[in-house]
Amino acid sequence: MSAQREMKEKNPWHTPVTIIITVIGVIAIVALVTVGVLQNKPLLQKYKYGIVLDAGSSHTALYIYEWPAEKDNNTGRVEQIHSCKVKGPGISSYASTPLKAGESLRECMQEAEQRVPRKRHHETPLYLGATAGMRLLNMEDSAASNKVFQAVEEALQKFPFAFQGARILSGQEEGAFGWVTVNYLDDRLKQGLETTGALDLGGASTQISFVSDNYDGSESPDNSVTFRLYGNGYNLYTHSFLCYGKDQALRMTLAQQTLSGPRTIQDPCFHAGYNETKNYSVLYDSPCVSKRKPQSAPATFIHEGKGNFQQCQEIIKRVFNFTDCKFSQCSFNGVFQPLLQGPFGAFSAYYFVMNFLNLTDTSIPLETVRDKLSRYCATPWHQVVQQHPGVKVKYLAEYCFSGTYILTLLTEGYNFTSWSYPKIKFIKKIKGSDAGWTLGYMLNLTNMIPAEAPDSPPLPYTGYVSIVTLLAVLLFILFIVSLRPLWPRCSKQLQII
Ligand SMILES: Nc1ccn([C@@H]2O[C@H](COP(=O)(O)OP(=O)(O)OP(=O)(O)O)[C@@H](O)[C@H]2O)c(=O)n1
Ligand SMILES: [Ca+2]
Repeated sequence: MSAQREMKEKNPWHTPVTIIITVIGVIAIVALVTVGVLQNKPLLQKYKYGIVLDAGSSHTALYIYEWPAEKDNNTGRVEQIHSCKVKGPGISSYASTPLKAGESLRECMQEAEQRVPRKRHHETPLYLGATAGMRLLNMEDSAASNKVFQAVEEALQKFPFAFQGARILSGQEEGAFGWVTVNYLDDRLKQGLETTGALDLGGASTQISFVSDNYDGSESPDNSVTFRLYGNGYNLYTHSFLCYGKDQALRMTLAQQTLSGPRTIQDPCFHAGYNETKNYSVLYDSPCVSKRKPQSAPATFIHEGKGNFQQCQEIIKRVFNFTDCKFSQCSFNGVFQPLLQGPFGAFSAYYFVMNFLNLTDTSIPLETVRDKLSRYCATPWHQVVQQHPGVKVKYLAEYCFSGTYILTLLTEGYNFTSWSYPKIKFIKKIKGSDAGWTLGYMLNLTNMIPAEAPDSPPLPYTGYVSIVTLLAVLLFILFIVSLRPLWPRCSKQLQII
């Protein structure tokens, strides 16, 4: 007992001084780690916002994007948080009533006011980009197109956002920004991975954009767009075919069948039993077909369907020129196109149509796709209507044409083969954001993609915390070891017990 008491008295760990030193040491180390970790903790995220209005030929859509305020320069961080489809047609349809074009945007803009936090309103950039519908209106009647823009700008300025203007995108911009969007969302740009080509099918124009090893921009420089993104250089091939969006292509196909101004046409691209009286002046009211209007046509014609895929494809082919090409190789209409390369994402109407037709799976052999479409086109109209009660009749009537047009454009136009067709993915969204030109457009205008790879901290935050903790523990062990001179006595005393 007395030996035990003696040991307790002489044990250095039990002297008040060492206890105090140990406690202070432990407190100091805990404080060091806490301060270090808290000081370097990423700040509480604050978000910034951007709004883009896509004024397409068939409709306008509003997209709201969000990204962390501290990290504007990092890729993969901008996300679409909301989209709103404007009711009614595209702004180019308001050529004779421009004020209504502005009014039509109000509802979606009010939604945007609700979605973007109030204190961010004034610093949130708002862009409107118009595509092929306004390109055509501008060609047809530039005064009318200016009035539409004026009305739209006046309407948008009434909202509290930082309005950056409304303008027509060139076909090149539309194609290139669609490509940027797809590759940004897939995180391919920052990582320098092989890029995905972009196929966009609108109502009035269609775009193809991809990087090809055998295209450096020297042949047909008009099709070249160069980018330097995150330290990687890209030489992009892009082309926009005005009038080859699916609504204008349908007009051209109908024009092809009404050159002599008949009273009735039997259209293989529409289902048997479909029968509608249509107006010649409405059909030919577009620069894509206006020059071909038959001289002595009656006011109307009867549009009858006969549902034949093969024949439909034959008439569709006639709106393409496959013969003239002054380059080493062409897609169609004398437009240069290098060899197709890499995977492709096909969005907007490509997706709507192929999704409706249950043909988004591109592992289905092209032959089978043709057979399925052929059977669909041969389905009588009344049966099609019965089978799809929820679908708008106008859309429904056109899917046989649209599907046939898409296959023709891809295989005959762009030269996709049974080998390269499976490389296409029909997509609507990537990681929650719609595929389309709007995100790429905003990233470009806000300088959100740096030309060079951004500097990043040498360690991620978790790595930093682990190292600080490890160092602190090592310090503590060192401290214990530094008390070593006191150890022999201690162990001797332990032996006595
Ligand atoms: N569920 C849907 C939605 C749209 N469409 C059709 O898809 C086409 C193209 O739509 P979109 O990509 O939105 O074209 P826009 O952007 O309006 O046209 P553009 O890009 O040529 O200006 C239009 O014919 C539209 O009628 C469709 O078939 N099914
Ligand atoms: Ca579009």
